[in-house]
Amino acid sequence: MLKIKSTDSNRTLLSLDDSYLFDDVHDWRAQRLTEIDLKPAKQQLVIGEYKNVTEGRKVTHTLCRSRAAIEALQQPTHSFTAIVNKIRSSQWLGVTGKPITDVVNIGVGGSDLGPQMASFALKEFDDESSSSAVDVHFVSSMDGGQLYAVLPIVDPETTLFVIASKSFGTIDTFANVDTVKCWVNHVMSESAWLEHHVIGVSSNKEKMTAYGIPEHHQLSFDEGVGGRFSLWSTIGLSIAVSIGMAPFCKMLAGALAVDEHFLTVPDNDNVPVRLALNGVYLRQQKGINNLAILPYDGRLRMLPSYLQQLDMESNGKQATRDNKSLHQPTGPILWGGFGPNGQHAFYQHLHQGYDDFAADFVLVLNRSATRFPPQVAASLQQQQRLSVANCLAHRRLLWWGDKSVESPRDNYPGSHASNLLLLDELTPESFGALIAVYEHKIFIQGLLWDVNSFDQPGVEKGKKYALSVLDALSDNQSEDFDDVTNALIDYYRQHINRDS
Ligand SMILES: O=P(O)(O)OC[C@H]1O[C@](O)(CO)[C@@H](O)[C@@H]1O
Repeated sequence: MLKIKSTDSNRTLLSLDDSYLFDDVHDWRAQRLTEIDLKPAKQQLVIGEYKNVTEGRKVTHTLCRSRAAIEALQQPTHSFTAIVNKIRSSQWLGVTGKPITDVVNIGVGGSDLGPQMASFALKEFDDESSSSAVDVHFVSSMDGGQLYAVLPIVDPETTLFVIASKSFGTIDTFANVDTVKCWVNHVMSESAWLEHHVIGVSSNKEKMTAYGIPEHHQLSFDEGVGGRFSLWSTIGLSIAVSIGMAPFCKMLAGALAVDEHFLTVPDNDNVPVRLALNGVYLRQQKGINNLAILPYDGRLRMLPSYLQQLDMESNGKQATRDNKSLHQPTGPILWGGFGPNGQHAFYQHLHQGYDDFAADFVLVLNRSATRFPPQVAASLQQQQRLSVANCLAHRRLLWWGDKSVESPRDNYPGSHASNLLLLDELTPESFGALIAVYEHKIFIQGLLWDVNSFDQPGVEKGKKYALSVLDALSDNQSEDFDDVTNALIDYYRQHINRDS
């Protein structure tokens, strides 16, 4: 098994078992490694010098978790740290003088998925020495469906809104903010709300200022930090409010351990490089176009959605870095779900359906549960063992299959390749390592496929299309789309008129 160690001890943070792959993978990997020198690009990425060619800037998310960055965050006077501590210690007061009890993070994509996943996964590590009475909520969807659920359970006088948006211009986010403004306006003026109940997090300071967010409530971050790589930056505010600064810094340290491993360990034993090569091999050599992410720990239940953005927005492309057409497939379709629940839902298809897939199992071996009385902790540990057994059993059946009974109904074809990512324990540090491993895996795959993993032109194109349909819906504009869309716009107009 390949291993990644902690930066400050010999503790293993993450191990990789990739034995369940086809035999020719060894030669194929070795051959690929002779064809490409990954070292310069790896070095550039870790020191924040790698170029995002289409957007004309450097890629800098690794700098958010450098030793210097972590040390700076450990100072109570650091602006991010000071804000986190003020909220967690009930010293941030709302306009009527009451302490803040709820924080609502309004953001979408990278400004939502990473913070939400980490806050949920690490909740039990909430730092006791700086404990918090604050509840953190997440609102992302443009339809207001999540806001609809959150507003009734929070109080405008004691709620702080974090407007998290790298661009500070995403329509989804500001649609939610507009509704919040209507919701608070019977209690306070807009300027009082902005002064006492809002923090802006963005790489665009000018836009935060223009929006009316006071300078001292703005948290900025570098433009070179891509949205899907931004949980390490000030976008991680809601994570730090949920768990406290010490665990937040541990999460960064786990990612730093991966950066060091990535740079120093030879490619063949390098966990992100190995995962990247395995993935390219499965996609190109075996024609497998999808990867199931199957975490066997409920705390990691958001991992598949998070990795969907990280991987598919990075490598779902058909153009090379210098804008030539690619004639080979790139990143796979990612999907998945919490493994133990998936066993009672979609695993039937995995075991006996026709379709090919590869899988990443993510398994946590121990659960200390020290915050519970010993009997409860022991019972939780037993549950973890049950989960380990199920993960290993299903992975084995998916690979080896079972044809021992001669009946089509009892035929389990097997040959479904998988990686197993093992965490000895889920901690902020091992969690940070897990996420950074996937970041670097995707980076290496981008190099091997020759795509720019740091832009998302397809997403931008979709946004433009949506704006013109929005105009047509709102302004009764003349119809100039295709027949189907025109008819649906018409249908919408008729129904919205009748209802209003
Ligand atoms: O943080 P922002 O600028 O609001 O963007 C949100 C998300 O939108 C995207 O640009 C895609 O629409 C993602 O890359 C990004 O994480």
